[in-house]
Amino acid sequence: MESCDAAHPYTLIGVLLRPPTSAHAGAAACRGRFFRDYTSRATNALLWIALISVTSLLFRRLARLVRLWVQGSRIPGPPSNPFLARSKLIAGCGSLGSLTGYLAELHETYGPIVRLWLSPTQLLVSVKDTMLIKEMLIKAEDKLPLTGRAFHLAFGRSSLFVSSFDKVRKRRESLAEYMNGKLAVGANNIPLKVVECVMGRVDTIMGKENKGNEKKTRLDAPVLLDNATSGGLFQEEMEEYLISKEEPCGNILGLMFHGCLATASLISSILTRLVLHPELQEKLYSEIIEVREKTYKLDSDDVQKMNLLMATVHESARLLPAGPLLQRCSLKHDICLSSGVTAPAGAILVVPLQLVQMDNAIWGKDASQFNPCRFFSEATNHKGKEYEDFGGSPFFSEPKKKAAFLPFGYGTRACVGEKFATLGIATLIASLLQNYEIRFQPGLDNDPKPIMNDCILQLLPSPKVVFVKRSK
Ligand code: HEM
Repeated sequence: MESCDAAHPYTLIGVLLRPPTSAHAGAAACRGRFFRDYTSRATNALLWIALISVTSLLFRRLARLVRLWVQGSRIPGPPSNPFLARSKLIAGCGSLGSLTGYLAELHETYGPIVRLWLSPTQLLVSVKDTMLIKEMLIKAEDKLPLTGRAFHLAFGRSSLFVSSFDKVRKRRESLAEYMNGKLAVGANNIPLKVVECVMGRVDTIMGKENKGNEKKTRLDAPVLLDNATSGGLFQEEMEEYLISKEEPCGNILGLMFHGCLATASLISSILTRLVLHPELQEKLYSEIIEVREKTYKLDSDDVQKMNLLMATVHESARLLPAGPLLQRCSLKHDICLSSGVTAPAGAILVVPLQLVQMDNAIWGKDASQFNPCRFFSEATNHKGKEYEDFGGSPFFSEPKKKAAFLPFGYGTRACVGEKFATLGIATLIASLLQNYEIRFQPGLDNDPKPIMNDCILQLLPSPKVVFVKRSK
């Protein structure tokens, strides 16, 4: 009897091509055995391939992790075991009130760059030196992957807020071009529409309130933006730009979420500072009237001539940045800084904004005080100079201060809406101050503190302010 193993070629093709012969009584059984054998060998081969791939993936991950541990341990920081990191972090933040408080203490002890383990796989590197900050913010182009995923989950696909710089670059460029070009030049429409809308709302509320005999109106500062955003002013303009392209939902929601919250928080902070400093309000009023006497309609060119107003906006942004940290990461490459420290790929790089923007060594003893005049250097007589003359950024002559002023970030992932937001906010405040005095509603807690709320730093409790119509 012919053995089926010996007679037939041991390949699937061979078996399939082999013509059936009646001489082979056990052919069918033989074929069945062959197929079983063949299937089990193929399955084994696939399992081996899967095992080798998974093992090599795990080895690669492990190697990356070991590299992170080794390189992380070379960066100055508290002696800590990555596996005990979380409990140490919680204890540190708890005893010092916040992560910023904890980082302040670590920088004090370990210098301008410190590392902190958040978990065995998450290394945080905080940079406080202004020159190193600039270098880091230019070199590290990506953001923490979580940001991209969180945005993706909440708002759908977006090309504006993803972690990889390669993916965000094109959209950033076109948005910046649009916002600083068409949107800024074509019309001062948006800030002006917002102003008109807000003034209308203030007047409506005043109308209701004044049915009695009081010439005042009360307003929560954040309410100011409600009309502007719910009326869809900003939305309309952006939709026109984005709707025809891909990802309108993710991009528009992302912009609304970030842009509106950050803008509302800054407006609220400026109003709070103004009520706390009535003498500043009067100076601003004089500045506004001086410019308004020469112009028919207030636009962003006029607003840029109001140096004290622009300084007030910037000083408020300095004392209350949108968030406590600027955050970066380099997904693929290590970041070598000129100080000799190397931040490994995947590490979370942060700038503790409140520490840098309120550092006594940079800003002087009054660093935590509200003083818009600090924006006019002693050498510069700010009269006669315009905001634009300073390159659109605050009026610092000292490079250290310039580098330490980061409310809109810096470098490759800096805020695209900086100019748009600052001019819009300044126009709004100018129109409000021209028509109203802003005062605290008497009898309330008038000592708000910066607190994280809705992913953004805000002065809380939000003060109740009263708008008192100026007699013309
Ligand atoms: C007062 C208002 C605003 C503040 C304080 C603010 C602040 C910031 C900050 C701190 C960042 C991160 C920058 C960095 O990591 O270096 C940022 C990013 C960004 N901002 Fe703003 N922003 C404001 C308004 C706006 C507005 C109105 C828009 C656009 C409509 C806008 C668009 C963006 C975009 C697209 C990014 C992401 C950039 C990226 O990830 O590549 N922002 N903003």
